[in-house]
Amino acid sequence: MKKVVLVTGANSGIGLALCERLLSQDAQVQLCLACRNMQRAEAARQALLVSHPQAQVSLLHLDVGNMHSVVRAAEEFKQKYNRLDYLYLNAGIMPNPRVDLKAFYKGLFSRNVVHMFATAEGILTQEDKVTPIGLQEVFATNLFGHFLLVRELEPLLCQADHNSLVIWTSSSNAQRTAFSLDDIQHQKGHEPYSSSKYASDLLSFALNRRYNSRGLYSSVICPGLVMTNLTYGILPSFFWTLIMPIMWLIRIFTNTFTLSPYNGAEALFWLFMQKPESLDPMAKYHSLTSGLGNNYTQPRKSELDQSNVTEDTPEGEEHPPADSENKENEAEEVKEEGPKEMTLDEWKAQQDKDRAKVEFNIRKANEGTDWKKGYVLHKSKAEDASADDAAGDHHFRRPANDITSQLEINFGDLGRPGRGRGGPRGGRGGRGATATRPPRERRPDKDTPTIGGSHEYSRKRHPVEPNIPGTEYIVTPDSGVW
Ligand SMILES: NC(=O)C1=CN([C@@H]2O[C@H](COP(=O)(O)OP(=O)(O)OC[C@H]3O[C@@H](n4cnc5c(N)ncnc54)[C@H](OP(=O)(O)O)[C@@H]3O)[C@@H](O)[C@H]2O)C=CC1
Ligand SMILES: CC(C)CCC[C@@H](C)[C@H]1CC[C@H]2C3=C(CC[C@]12C)[C@@]1(C)CCC(=O)C[C@@H]1CC3
Repeated sequence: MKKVVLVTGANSGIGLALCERLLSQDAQVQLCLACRNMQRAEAARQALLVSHPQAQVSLLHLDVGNMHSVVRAAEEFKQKYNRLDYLYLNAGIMPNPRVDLKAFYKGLFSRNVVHMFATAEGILTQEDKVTPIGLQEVFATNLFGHFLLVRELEPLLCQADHNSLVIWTSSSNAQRTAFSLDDIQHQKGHEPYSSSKYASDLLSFALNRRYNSRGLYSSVICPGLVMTNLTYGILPSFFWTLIMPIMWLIRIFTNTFTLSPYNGAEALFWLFMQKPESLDPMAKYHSLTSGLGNNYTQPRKSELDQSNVTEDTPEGEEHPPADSENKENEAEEVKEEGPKEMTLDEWKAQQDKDRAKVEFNIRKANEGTDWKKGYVLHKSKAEDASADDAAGDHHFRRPANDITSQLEINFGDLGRPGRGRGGPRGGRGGRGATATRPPRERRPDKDTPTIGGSHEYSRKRHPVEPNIPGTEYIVTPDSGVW
């Protein structure tokens, strides 16, 4: 069966490099480039066809920051394809970036210098703006549009006869400190990029909890520091030319300076060759390049999952590489001490206890009582159907004090006609029967220690004028502490 792959933001940088690599690996793959600018998309298609004249490459018009466009693109895609194996959520923006020179020089002479170069934590700010429907542009593009795309493509992603993988291009710049449920789209701060990437990490975990039982898996990757349009926008071009030799020098000391889009696409490419069900829902897969220029992929603990880490481990020293030369190998992960394993029943009990604390809802308007406190993200013409968010959906074992256990995302329901309650399209019962599916087995070396965080969550109202017909998704601050 030919694999169908959809890549957002495929016309340049890491997305385009990924497409090139996918075609080199599998000439049969059916590739769909989802881009906002069709001229640039066509240019990318032509470039791919030069090296792979027989390749099946189609274009899809998608402005991922525009919810109308997302719904339209998903409809068009569903008309054209009857399956989707890999959905790469790669499009991303970092508008008006600025390097805080003071913080940079301070960092330069601190013991966190390597960390600063690897993550840009605390030295990179952006100026965001508001979209016509009242969302913050960075969150709309990097997060909400992609989430909506997953939801709209659910019938293709959740099929009984094969598993599918959704892959988020996150960043080492995804920082927990930049994300707050008090200011969910990072309106007040100056690090919306970091915040949106952290939120995408969270959402990926939530998608795993919700969808693994239906054959949809979600992973997060981190491409390292790659020279693309996005990074070239950070400093004037003459400056980049000036510091390029230094960048290459730094690469000897930190394997996260992958620099070329080809190298940055390593983890995206590596995931294409893995079985989705073999991946760790809590890991972040990093593209890394050694000083000698060898690429490899390494799963690392996500920032979500290391709030109990007091000292930063130097980049690249935690895990042995899951070398992409050895395609049969599953990703190896850190053997951390102190994980708390529990049975499914114990875990559910823990969930019930935690559920009182947090409610972070993305749901349909009119569901529940507090809907006026929400953001309307999207409406579509679909009919109502009952929500299916039973705790039984969560089927893999998780550490007891995992922060994500305190995150409750109500996914609402698109209420597709002809579908059973939460089941796959066409009434195929297999994956819909979540309660009967056993907890996912962990490999003995897959444990990661975790601890919950807590942010005060205020009940603020963020009104917007949605003006999109059909079903509404609403994000509501419902209750409690997170
Ligand atoms: N470069 C780096 O060091 C790192 C990058 N990343 C992430 O990698 C991803 C790819 O970025 P990168 O290749 O570096 O940068 P590029 O700017 O080269 O690529 C970004 C792609 O996203 C597209 N895009 C942006 N906004 C939209 C939109 N609203 N709708 C559809 N497509 C859109 C761009 O299209 P267009 O050409 O029309 O602008 C472009 O194709 C991003 O998510 C970025 O955050 C993460 C960590 C590090
Ligand atoms: C002022 C100069 C002498 C040196 C500035 C260096 C910075 C421009 C870079 C240091 C760390 C880099 C980095 C990124 C961009 C460029 C740096 C800030 C990213 C933020 C690019 C996008 C990402 O998602 C992660 C990268 C982390 C590291």
